[in-house]
This record gives sequence, structure tokens and C-alpha cells, in this order.
Amino acid sequence: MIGTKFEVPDKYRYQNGFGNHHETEALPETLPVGMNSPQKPAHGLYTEKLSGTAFTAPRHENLQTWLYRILPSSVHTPFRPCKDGSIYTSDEKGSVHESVGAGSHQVESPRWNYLPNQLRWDPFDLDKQADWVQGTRLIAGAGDPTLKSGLGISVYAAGCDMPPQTAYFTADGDLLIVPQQGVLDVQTELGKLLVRPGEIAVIPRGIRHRVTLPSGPVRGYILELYQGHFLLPELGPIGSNGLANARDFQAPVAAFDEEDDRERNTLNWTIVSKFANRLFVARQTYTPFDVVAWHGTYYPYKYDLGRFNTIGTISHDHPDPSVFTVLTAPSSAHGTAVADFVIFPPRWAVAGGTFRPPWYHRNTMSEFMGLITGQYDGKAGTGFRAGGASLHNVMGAHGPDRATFERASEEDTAVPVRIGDGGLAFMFETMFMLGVSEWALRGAAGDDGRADGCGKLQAGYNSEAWQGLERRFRRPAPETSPSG
Ligand SMILES: O=C(O)Cc1cc(O)ccc1O
Ligand SMILES: [Fe+2]
Repeated sequence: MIGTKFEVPDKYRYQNGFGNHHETEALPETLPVGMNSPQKPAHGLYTEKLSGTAFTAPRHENLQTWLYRILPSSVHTPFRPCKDGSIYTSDEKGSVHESVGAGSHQVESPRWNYLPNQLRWDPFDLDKQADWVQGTRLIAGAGDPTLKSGLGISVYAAGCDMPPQTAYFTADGDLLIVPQQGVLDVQTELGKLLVRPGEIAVIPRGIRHRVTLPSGPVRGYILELYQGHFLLPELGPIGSNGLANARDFQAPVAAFDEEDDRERNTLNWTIVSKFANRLFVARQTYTPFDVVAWHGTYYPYKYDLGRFNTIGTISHDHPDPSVFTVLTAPSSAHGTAVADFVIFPPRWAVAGGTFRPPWYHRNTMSEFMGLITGQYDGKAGTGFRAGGASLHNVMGAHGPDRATFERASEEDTAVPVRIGDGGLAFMFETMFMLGVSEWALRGAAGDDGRADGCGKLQAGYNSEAWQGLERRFRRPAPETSPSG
């Protein structure tokens, strides 16, 4: 199912390759030849440079793109804090000079709860009244976007298009988007992406975008990476191909909208900015989707998880889940990720004489998991459901639930089995201890309709998953001496 059947065909064109220097123009002869910033850019456009790394970042890490657009991005009114409950309206009384202006809309208070327990959530409610920006709620996080350190994990659940003539960007980090339900039509400054469940998208920091929902309500997960950028993992002895292959990543081609001449000089466009976890709003007289051509290495992209080339054991033992890494955001400690995006795709389980599911374990890394569809092979019980989530924080003991243990310790391991068909689970794994938001914790599962909390936290997760595990230890009978 993943990667082959979609509700709607993809109507957009892409250019392929991860980390490529791409170039694309929606009108011929727009990109300058042999230079970036000509005195008179083609067609009367302005040149603008978008930097995703410091100017002096090493060549192999340097990310930047040159944009050729109708007006530069700076032509907007000052950003003002947006009004509580009305993110497209600025709070004229709120001062941009105060650290938290009166009435400012905070995406989430930075008050995190640090809990050693295993946590699991029922599927998050769809909010038919919300759009992409309003429907995104922080679940967990670490670090601080002002220090470009750490990450935030959110769920989105929305039922409305973003209003016409609005765009959003976050200055806090790169967005890794994992749709679980419904199609996202994402118009970005650099072109258009259609992103469906079974695909993922990355929208780098700063890139303005507008999300509409061509197939109705949507739900999914977002990892906002405050530091660094996602890379393909090293392949080591796997060799030069495998896992997610570079050629399967798709970046948009340039596409621009021309404004209606009658609307010139009217402040009819609204730009919402997330800056240090706080929303601000500015107005401008023209569409931000006015980039006629671009070239560079800093751009949004998408990837169909159905193209992942899954590698696993063909002898014995359950390998570390790092073999399923799609993208990794490395820290400066070699092999230790700020964030890994890992999937558990359909595959063959063939390990002989082996307990095949994940082992019981405790991990110095934190593991946030979501389920896109179907079932996860580590949890045969019914509690881990598509659109829900689980969190096993630093050193949180976890592993197969009782049902999984019983099945896997009796199965015939001389026979290969197909696992996960029609299903897809994923994990955001991070070196950081994750704080959990107030919203994620408030309201037990079944306690729906709360404004202040998701009402999805499962009170009985630990007991349902593990308390029923039986003692199986039998001390071997002492050997009796033959002499009597
Ligand atoms: O805990 C989990 O279910 C995720 C996981 C899967 C796996 O195959 C090995 C380790 C691991 O943490
Ligand atoms: Fe785990």
C-alpha cells in the first residue's frame, strides 16, 4: 500500500536528488548565467539570498539558495504579536518590544514536564475548525530555538485550508512533516509539494508556505529541528545504495503567482511567523509566492517512504533500529543524533532461533513513536493506534507488550514471515531528554472535548503492556550425585 496507491494523483512536477544543487525557472532565461546577482536581473526581478547555514559553514554542509522574485521578502509591515485565539490578526496593543506582549499567542508555554514513565496517547482528535497553523500542538520537546538547540515534536490535526492570502513560516527550525491522514497541498516560495500519508516532507527554516487540504481533514506529526539539518545516514558496510536513496527525494520546481493589478498597494497578504515559539503577524501588498526562479541547496523536499530499501538480518538476532533510519540530524558527537527519523516498514522477518520483535530495553536516547497506519510489530495489543503516539524517554524501560511476547516466543522461526504489511510505524529518536507539554498531559483518554488538553493520555499503558508478564524462571534442579 505505501508508495503505490494514493487517494489523489500527484499533480506537481519535481526535480530529484537529496542535497543536490538544483536550479529551476518558471519563465525561461530568468536565472543569471555565471553570476548570482546581476545589476539588472532578468524580467525586472529582485535577487534575494536565503541562507540555511552560516555563510562560512564548510562547503559540504553549506546550504543556501538564490531567489529571483517580484519583490524582496522585506517589503512587509512590522511583525506584531498576534491576538490570542486569532492568529491572523495582530494585537495592536501588544508591544513587539516586550518579551511576551499582552495578548500574544504563545504556541505553547515553555513549561515542560519531565516524567520517567512510559506514555502513550490515543489518536489525537481531528479539529475541523483549525487550519495548518492553528491545528499544530506541541507534544514534547527539548532545548531552545533561541539557542538553535534541540527540537520540538508536535501533532497537527486540521480540517480547514489556511485562509486565502496567508502564509506561514517558522524561524525556529526545519519542519519534518509526517502525514498520517489526509493530503497536504503545500505551496512554498520555492514551488509546490503534494504530500500524502506514506510520504514525508521537509520545509526548511524560514520558507514561507501555505497549506490547503484537497482531501479533507488531515492529521500527522511534525518534528521541528532547532539545530542543524537532516542528512541521509552514512551507509558504512551496506555500501553505496540502500535505505533512503538520494535520487528518490523530490524538490519542487519554481512556480509563482502573479498578483492582480487592481489589488496593488492593498495590504491584503498576511504573513504569520513563529519566532521563539511565539506567533507574530505582518501584512504585505503582494504574494510571497512570487519566486520566478531559484538555484541552490536550501529548499523543501518530499520523499515517498514506499521507496525505502529496508535492510535487516538474514541470520539471527534483532538488529538495532538504526538500520531503518531515513534521515538523521547529527550532533557534534559522532553517531549521536539530535534527531533520527526511523521507520518500521513492511518487511520479511527471517531471523532463526531468535525472539524476532524488538528486545526489552532501556535507552539513553528518547524514543517518540507514531503510527501512520496498520499495526506495529512490537505492540500486538490494541493500544498503539494510528494517529496516536508513545514516548519512552531517557532510560524508560519498554519493549514488546505481553501479547507480542507470547506470540513471538512461540512462533516457528524456521519459517519467514511477512510483518507489517499494510502498516507503517515511525520513531523520532533524540539524544535529548524530552519534556512533555501541558496540553499533551491534560485529560485522560476518553475525556474528550477539553480546550486545555488533548484528553488522550492512556492511564493504563504500562499495566496493559507489561504488568501481565509472568515469571517464567525455573531454577534448574540440582544435579544429584550418582553414588547415592
Ligand atoms: O521501542 C521500540 O519499539 C522502537 C524500537 C524498535 C526496534 O526494532 C529496536 C529498538 C527500538 O527501540
Ligand atoms: Fe525502543
